[in-house]
Amino acid sequence: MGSQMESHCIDDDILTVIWTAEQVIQRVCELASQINKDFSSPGSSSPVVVGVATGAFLFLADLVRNIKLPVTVDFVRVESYGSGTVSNGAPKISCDVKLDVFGKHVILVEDIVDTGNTISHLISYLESKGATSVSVCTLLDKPSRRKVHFKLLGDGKFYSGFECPDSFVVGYGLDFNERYRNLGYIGVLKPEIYE
Ligand SMILES: O=P(O)(O)OC[C@H]1O[C@H](OP(=O)(O)OP(=O)(O)O)[C@H](O)[C@@H]1O
Ligand code: HPA
Repeated sequence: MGSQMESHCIDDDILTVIWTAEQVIQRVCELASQINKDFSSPGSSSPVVVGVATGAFLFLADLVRNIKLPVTVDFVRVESYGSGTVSNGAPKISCDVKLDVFGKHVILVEDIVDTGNTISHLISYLESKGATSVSVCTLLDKPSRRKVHFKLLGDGKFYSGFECPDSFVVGYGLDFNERYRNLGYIGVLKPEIYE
């Protein structure tokens, strides 16, 4: 490897681990079990699971691996944080769902609901596309920072893995400046990384 390449270990940039990889996966399995129960009534159509890229990619993968229903899987991409730690309040759908959600029960899968801007925008968008219900399954919920109080569509449910403290967290899909998504655990960065 060339000497100019950055080659430090990303774990060295973490100040505190909030949830270990084991705690995360255990909670993901619990959420999947709840979804299995809630969507398994006879005659009801299986949901479309839509991950919000990029942050939800690991959570979505682990979640659907533990869902035992014949779900379909898709992604949507929304951006509002750019390269910083503050939402610009105007989420933009930069990559649409491929599957037709008309008349379907949709489960939106998020890594985090923070101000609520992204999820609120997506619920309205899926409603405009004719979804029957929209549930939200987020690994982290940061209610202390909520600005938009969103309403789920139809008989949609809200699933949340952990309540997140009011800190900017990274890992398990969550990034700072596109990095740290590949950590298996969730933690807080050392201040010198983002200051
Ligand atoms: O509730 P909010 O304040 O809207 O914040 C939550 C959103 O912010 C992050 O996405 P980001 O726009 O950073 O894109 P990313 O998923 O590619 O990291 C995160 O993945 C959520 O989608
Ligand atoms: O705490 C966070 N970390 C990473 N991305 C985020 N997007 C909203 N909140 C966060």
